[in-house]
Amino acid sequence: MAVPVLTIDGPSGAGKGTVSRLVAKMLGWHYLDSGSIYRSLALAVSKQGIDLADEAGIVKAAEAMRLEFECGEELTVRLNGQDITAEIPLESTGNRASTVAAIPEVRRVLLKKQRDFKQLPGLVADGRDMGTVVFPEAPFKVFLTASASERAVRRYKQLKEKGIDANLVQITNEIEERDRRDRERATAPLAMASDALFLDSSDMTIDSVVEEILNLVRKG
Ligand SMILES: Nc1ncnc2c1ncn2[C@@H]1O[C@H](COP(=O)(O)OP(=O)(O)O)[C@@H](O)[C@H]1O
Ligand SMILES: Nc1ccn([C@@H]2O[C@H](COP(=O)(O)OP(=O)(O)O)[C@@H](O)[C@H]2O)c(=O)n1
Repeated sequence: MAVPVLTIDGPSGAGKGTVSRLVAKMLGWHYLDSGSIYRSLALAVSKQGIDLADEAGIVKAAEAMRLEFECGEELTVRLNGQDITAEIPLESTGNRASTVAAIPEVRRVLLKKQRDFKQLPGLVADGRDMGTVVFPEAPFKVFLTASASERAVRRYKQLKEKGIDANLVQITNEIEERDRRDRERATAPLAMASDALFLDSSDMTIDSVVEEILNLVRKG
């Protein structure tokens, strides 16, 4: 039986993770947070003292990386046996993730790890290239975005709520820089799949975004 896949791609702070988790829960499907895989690699690289310019070293770390995800109240992530959950959401981790994610060989190594999540009864996959590269055959695709200023405010509030020190001007600059890097890289850049539904969530509530996406899946 074919496994249905719903892909949700878009820039940082658009609401992909929040909406994907809710939709996956409502559908009873699995959830792939592909960004956390790149974030984990960024942490592996810094923990092992590998220079961000050392592409061969980063590829080796990607090949050797042992990741475990545990879905409880919050997603727990273990990297080579060590709990790295608290370090995953840091903006510094996201920024480094976007640098290691631009290396084509890294993306090739991580492709299988991501495709392995495609299991019955279905998968909601969140990232940058879910609908274009990792699951191009997916029957349901969404490109979720919001204005850069709205995304920066959302991320600022989210970090504050987590008790992480944050500065709005710095976050705005970093989000713009990360978007640029993600859109301009040669391999699997952030781009909308031609068959995706475009949703701008700037003036939408989380519930209305979830509803639109569930409608797409229900229409079949
Ligand atoms: N439509 C929305 N309206 C207001 N806030 C939102 C909306 N969607 C998401 N958020 C909030 O924005 C923050 C970033 O969302 P997140 O799902 O982490 O984005 P992404 O995964 O795209 O980076 C979260 O705190 C989330 O609750
Ligand atoms: N499918 C994906 C997911 C993330 N990434 C990279 O990983 C970084 C962190 O992704 P994320 O989804 O956790 O970031 P946020 O949208 O939560 O800020 C992104 O800026 C991308 O560079 C990617 O290249 N491809």
